Parts: sequence; structure tokens; C-alpha cells
Amino acid sequence: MSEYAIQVKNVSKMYKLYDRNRDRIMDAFGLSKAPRYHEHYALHDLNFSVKKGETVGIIGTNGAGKSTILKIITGVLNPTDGEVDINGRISALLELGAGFNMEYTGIENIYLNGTMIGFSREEIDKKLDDILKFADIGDFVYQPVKTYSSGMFVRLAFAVAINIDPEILIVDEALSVGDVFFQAKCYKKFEDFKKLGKTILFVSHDLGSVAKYCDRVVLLNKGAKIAEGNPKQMIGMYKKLLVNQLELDERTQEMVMEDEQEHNRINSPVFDNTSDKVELWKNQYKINPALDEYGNGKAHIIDFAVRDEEGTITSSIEKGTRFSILSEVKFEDTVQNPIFTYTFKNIQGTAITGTNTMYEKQEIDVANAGDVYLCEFNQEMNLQGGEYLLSISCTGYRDGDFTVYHRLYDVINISVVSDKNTVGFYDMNSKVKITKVEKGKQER
Ligand SMILES: Nc1ncnc2c1ncn2[C@@H]1O[C@H](COP(=O)(O)OP(=O)(O)OP(=O)(O)O)[C@@H](O)[C@H]1O
Repeated sequence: MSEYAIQVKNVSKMYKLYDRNRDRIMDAFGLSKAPRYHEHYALHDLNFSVKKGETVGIIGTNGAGKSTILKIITGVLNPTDGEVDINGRISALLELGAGFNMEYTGIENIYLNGTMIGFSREEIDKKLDDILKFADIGDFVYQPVKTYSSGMFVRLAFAVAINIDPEILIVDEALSVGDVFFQAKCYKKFEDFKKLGKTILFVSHDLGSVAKYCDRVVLLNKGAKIAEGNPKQMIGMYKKLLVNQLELDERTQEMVMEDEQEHNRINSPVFDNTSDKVELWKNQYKINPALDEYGNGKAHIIDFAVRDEEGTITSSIEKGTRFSILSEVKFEDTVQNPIFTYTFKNIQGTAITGTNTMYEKQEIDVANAGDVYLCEFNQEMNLQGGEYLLSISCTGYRDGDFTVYHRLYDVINISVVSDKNTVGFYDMNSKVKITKVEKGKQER
């Protein structure tokens, strides 16, 4: 018996892209002298293996080919080249809708999916109760699934996928659709599944879950594998990819690793010499399209960044590590005692933490027109893993009135990556000691 559950061998997937529909039709009927399409490789000579019992994550930027490889593994798509060996019964939770017939009811779809995986009707009968209990969508199971909300849909799809007793579970992002309680239930099931020694392959943009659940991670970019290895390292590389700090070309994994340090150096603008900046830091971020920006114009935040403890500009920070928030402010007018600030809000809009140079007792007497100041807040990231919005501003008091010179509310999204979350918003970083107290020796 092979030790591998999944082996992806030299897999490529090419799509023929036509500029005009006419060209497609001409080609389809064999009427073109020369091909009229151009080739688009969704995957290019991809190789990786998943051992039995491993949980492997696939991460990569949009369009990297993550969904394509999952569809090839599950047989929804055929590769153009290469092959995939599967060793075990697969159950897949791909994009919403895949594997379901929209006209069928929930119950009918349970039987449809079960038989597709290879179960008999009697075997599915036995599992039906567990599936319905897990999905918890009430009488909707008797309705056609086309009437379901996306949340109900994912509940049913996940309930089927996980309760059908697969040996290999393949999950594509679907968990992000359900509500938080359902997500928690699914992750619990994920853990049970792992404990049973089953194999999981999953795609996610949620780096916290990847760090927590995966034994190994494959990092894809533009259809090719850049590297595979332990989750922390791969997430680190992915973070750099996201802010264009990892140049890829034809490099192999080893070369990328070797280059990493050199790369940081080249791409890190010299911190205390802003005039030498080749490019603005903020250009490396996806700015919130719903950004709330205002101020009286006496100062402008001309640049900002978040840097991890290695000094790399990033939009995700590992919990427990030190990081910096930088803002560079140009004064258009003379301003007495300007205050620089930052705030982290959660996705629900609650301010979770923040500070400013006044609270921190780092005051500037006066900033003159034309002056540029760079403010760095350096601190430890103790927020729980998840998504946050960062706001920065330059404010102050004029004649006793609070004044906003320039404020960027919710300007960028910062992800906190964590493989251990505690209760609430904040981790107190407890050191825990448990000792067994011998009978009769309970003195303090
Ligand atoms: N049917 C199709 N025809 C042509 N190109 C396609 C088709 N399906 C996918 N592609 C292309 O293949 C590439 C990989 O797509 P894929 O959906 O696998 O990426 P992904 O990593 O899952 O992205 P995301 O994170 O955005 O879901 C993309 O460039 C995409 O545009």
C-alpha cells in the first residue's frame, strides 16, 4: 500500500482563450488553418504529494490555480498534461454548487452525493440522521436546494462531505461562507477528522486556519509551485508575495529560500532616510475602497506602512511578534503639538486597541510648514488571530479644540496569524504551570 493519499505528477492545465467567439466556433468545426486561440496555463507542471493522515494547505494569490488543482484531484476537471494518483475514498467540498443538483431537494442531494462517492442507499440511510443533525437546516431539507441561502447550502454540503466517512477530505474555502458558530462546528469536526488519521487537503485565504490545522503547506503562484514546507515559512513567503516583495521568475524553492534575506534588504526602504525612498510603501497595500478620509488639510499623511519584526512591509502579522506601524506626515502649515495616532478595529467596527503620541508622552512642540515627520509605533501583536482594520491619523488641539489634520479611517486590512487563540480580543500571554498535589501535602 502506498504511503501517499494524493500524488500530483507533472500536472498542467491549459485553457484556450479566444479573443472572439467566431474564432472559437471556427476552431470547433476545424475551419481554421492556424489555431486562433492563445494558451493560458492555469497550472504548469505541478508536482506535490500528500501523505496519508496529513493535513495539507494550498495557499496562493487570486488566480494561482488552487481551485483548478482541487478540481483536477476530485475529477471535476481533466488535466491537459500529467496525472493524479488517489489512494482512498475522496469527499470534496468545492465551490458552492459543485456536486449538487439545484432542482433536487436537500435529501435527494444527500443521496446523489453519497452514491457518487460510492455508497449504497442503505449505507446512506444509516448516515442520514448524522448529516441532518449536523446541517441543522430544519424542514429546508425537503425543499429544492436552489431555494437555499448560501449559508444553508454550505451547511448541507459540509454535513454531507464530512459525515459520509471519507478517507480524504478536500475543502475549498467553503467554510468562510457559514456563520461563525457553524464554522466553529466544522473546525471541531476537522480536528476529529485529523485525530482519526484521515487526510485533508484544503485551500484557504484564512492564514490563521492554515497555520492552525496544516502540517504542511504548498504555495502556488501563477499556476506553479513556488515552495512547500512548514506553514509558518510558507505563510511568510505568501505575505511577501501579497505585497510584491518576492520576485519569482523561474526560481526553485531552494533559490527562493536563499534569496529571502537578500530580498528583504533590497526591498526595505531605509527606515531613517525617507528621502531615499524609491517607491511609496502605501502602494504595496490594497487600500480599502470604503476608506473614510478627512481633515482640515494642515497636514497630510503622505505614506504609511506596517512592518513585521524582520522589517518587511506586510499586511499580516504573526501573533506574539513585534511589529511597527509607520506614518509619514507632511505639514502644510505651522501646527502646535501635533499628535500621531493609530487604531485597530475588528470587522464589526469595534475599536479594539490603539494609542497616540500624546498618550505615549512623545510630544512635538511645533511642526512648521514643509516639515516631514516619520512616526513609528513599535509593539507586540497580542490580538487574537483574525482580520482587523487599521486607522491612522494626525490630530491635535487648537485653542483647546480637538482638530483632525488628516485621518485615514479603516485604511488597510491587517490579518493576525495565530496558531493559538484564547478567549476574547486579547491574549494575556499566560504562562501556565500545572502540578499534581500529593495527598496530605496541600500546604501553601
Ligand atoms: N474555465 C476557464 N477558462 C479559462 N481560464 C480559466 C478557467 N478557469 C480558471 N481559469 C484561469 O485559471 C487560473 C487559475 O484559476 P483558479 O480558479 O484555479 O485560481 P485560484 O487560485 O483558485 O484563485 P482564487 O483565489 O481567486 O479562487 C486563473 O488565471 C483563471 O483565470
